[in-house]
Amino acid sequence: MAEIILKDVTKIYPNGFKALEDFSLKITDKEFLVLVGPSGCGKTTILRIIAGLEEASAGDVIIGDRRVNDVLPKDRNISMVFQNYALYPHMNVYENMAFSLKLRKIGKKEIQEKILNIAGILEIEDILYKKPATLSGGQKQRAALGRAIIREPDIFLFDEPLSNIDAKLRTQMRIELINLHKRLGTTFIYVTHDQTEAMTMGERIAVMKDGIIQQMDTPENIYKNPVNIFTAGFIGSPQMNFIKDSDKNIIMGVRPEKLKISSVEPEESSLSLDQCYVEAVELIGSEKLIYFDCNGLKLISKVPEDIQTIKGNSYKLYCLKKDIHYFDGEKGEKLYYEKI
Ligand SMILES: Nc1ncnc2c1ncn2[C@@H]1O[C@H](COP(=O)(O)OP(=O)(O)OP(=O)(O)O)[C@@H](O)[C@H]1O
Repeated sequence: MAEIILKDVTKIYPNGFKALEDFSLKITDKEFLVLVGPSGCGKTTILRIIAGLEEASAGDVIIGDRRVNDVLPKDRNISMVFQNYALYPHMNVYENMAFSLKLRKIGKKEIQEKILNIAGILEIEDILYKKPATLSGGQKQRAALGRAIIREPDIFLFDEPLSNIDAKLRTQMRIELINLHKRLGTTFIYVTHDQTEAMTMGERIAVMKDGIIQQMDTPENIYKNPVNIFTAGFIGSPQMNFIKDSDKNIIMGVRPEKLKISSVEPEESSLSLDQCYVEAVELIGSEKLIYFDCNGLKLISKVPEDIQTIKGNSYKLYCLKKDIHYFDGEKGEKLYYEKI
């Protein structure tokens, strides 16, 4: 059982910087949770506290049914995969994978069986006898995963493990990690600042800012129902459009795919903008991004690829009332219909 609970955790670094204050988080056993947020918001600090590499200044860290604040990292049964892979450079991949098992005095034959089994899963049989320096980014990543898996931990912690590999391989590795999670049936906590990674991988996402969780929910719920302007702007690519209504002191948010182009305004529309000039058009496969300038307000519309617009021409944009998110003009919190 690898449920993880952080309860009122505060982290003050030796230089006095408070990275977390009264931070609480519950991660369900076998869950795939993604912690996402901008650089410096405290994601790595949380992973390191769970792993035992940093000590919580206050609060409880509970794994399963025991408080582990005073348990050494090696006794927490956690594997961590880092951005820089952290493979031992003087050992080949086989030796890297065997290392933790040798420490546990597991026999040579059993070690070999385990390594070959995992090498098969990760398709790294052909690089087992190579040193890390001779491997590509993707191969190093797999080797690091192999080393993490072989320990059969209750919990995997991933700290931006895909940020050093190219876009195509990253997409493939995302799928492999999702499948690995299903196959292993262990708890995964995955840190990233990349919202696409968070959206595609997490069963739940915790969106963080300045050491505080802004929203924690399924990717779909966060996308459809962001609780504040930060989450609305952080999750979704391209970003949600924001339109300020100074009279009412509100900000309206419209997802690019909900901002339509039309010559006639439909009856149910509640927001329409005239004289929006096309500044640029970007084809992204079956869809297009159209960048508009509406009297200084920059807006992006995502439309099917066959919609024709001409750069420099002006169009009318509209959005249905049901597709508008309303936020408080100052605090940025979501406003519900009744309050407007
Ligand atoms: N050892 C340290 N001493 C002092 N401050 C630190 C230390 N480690 C991290 N911090 C600070 O704590 C805050 C959170 O850092 P952390 O590395 O957890 O953020 P992060 O969200 O993982 O960022 P990134 O995505 O850039 O890795 C940052 O402001 C950082 O500068």
